[in-house]
Amino acid sequence: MDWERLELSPRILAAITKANLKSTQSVFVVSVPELQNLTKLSVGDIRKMQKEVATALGKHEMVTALQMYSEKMQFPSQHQKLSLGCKILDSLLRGGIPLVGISEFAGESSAGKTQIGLQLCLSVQYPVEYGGLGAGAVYICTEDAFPSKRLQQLIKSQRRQRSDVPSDVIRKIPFGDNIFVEHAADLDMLTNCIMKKLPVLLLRGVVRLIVIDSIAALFRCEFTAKDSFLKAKHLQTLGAKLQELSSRFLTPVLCINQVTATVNSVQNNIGLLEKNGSPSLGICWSNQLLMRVMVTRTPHAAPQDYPGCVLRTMEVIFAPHVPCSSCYYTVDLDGVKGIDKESLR
Ligand SMILES: Nc1ncnc2c1ncn2[C@@H]1O[C@H](COP(=O)(O)OP(=O)(O)OP(=O)(O)O)[C@@H](O)[C@H]1O
Repeated sequence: MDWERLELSPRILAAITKANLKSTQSVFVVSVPELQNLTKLSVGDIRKMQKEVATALGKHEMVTALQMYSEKMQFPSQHQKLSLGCKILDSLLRGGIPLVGISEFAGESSAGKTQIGLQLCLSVQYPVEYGGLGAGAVYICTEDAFPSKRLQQLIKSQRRQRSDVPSDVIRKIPFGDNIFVEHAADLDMLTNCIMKKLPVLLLRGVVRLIVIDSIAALFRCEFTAKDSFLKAKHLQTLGAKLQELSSRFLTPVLCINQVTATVNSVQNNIGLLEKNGSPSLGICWSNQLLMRVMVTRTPHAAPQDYPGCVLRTMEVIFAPHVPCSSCYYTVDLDGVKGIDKESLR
């Protein structure tokens, strides 16, 4: 809170500035004699200062979840979501990806995680009325090279994929120019990118989506089992910074994660691995997430409307605004598409 917003006399405000008291909360942390010493004000003035700060802080009323839910207009950021660029997938996620927090898409190889990340990089560039945020994206690759050719394919097919958006709106968006690609080959590069480069781009307002593909790759090769404490510390630090950036700039963070095959005791006896595996990085990383979605390939072909495509499932494992639920989807030349349950009957 700013000192200027408090109803204090110019004499007291001048003394505060001279004493270099930056935070209003410091009047409760520093003792009265110390404050007197710093500001050269009387005890009466110090008490007045404390009373003003206490009154101003008390003005922040508690808000219940029900109020947030029912008074949509008053809490736009809690209700606004970033669309996945497909009505069926958006309806599974109650509108899309929440603006504040880390959302994870985890799944086996070829499940379509990168395709979802790329589609979101395009979707974020649409105006708000079409589910976007009117800004670009940062795509951080840790393992594979950025799939530029596939991105160009997706850009070319935006008119087909986004038939809900007028073609002159699509034509005006320079999709390829608004995606900032960063390659982080090791943990130091990833940390440097998150701590230093991302804040600069976000401050300029050119970016409203961060995609990390994938978060587990670097942790897998840099830490052995006996470094678990250090690994947890790094994960917490990165998670906390990403959350801070997300909430400060109302920017969704999408982390793509791999799965680790787990063996339970019964399956171990007969030598079988668990079917879909569990998301990598364990409980320490799971605690940093707002939402976790699992994507998997099924052995079945998609319905006739999607010739040659594989049927995939998208399942919400946890999220504050969505119950555990799932839907089918597929990936074709135009991008990621949810499949209407009716068409599977
Ligand atoms: N041009 C295309 N046309 C049709 N389908 C495509 C096209 N490009 C990619 N796909 C589909 O997307 C799948 C690859 O998806 P993606 O690269 O997102 O997997 P992933 O989950 O990120 O895997 P990994 O963890 O190995 O990176 C392919 O197997 C294919 O089914």
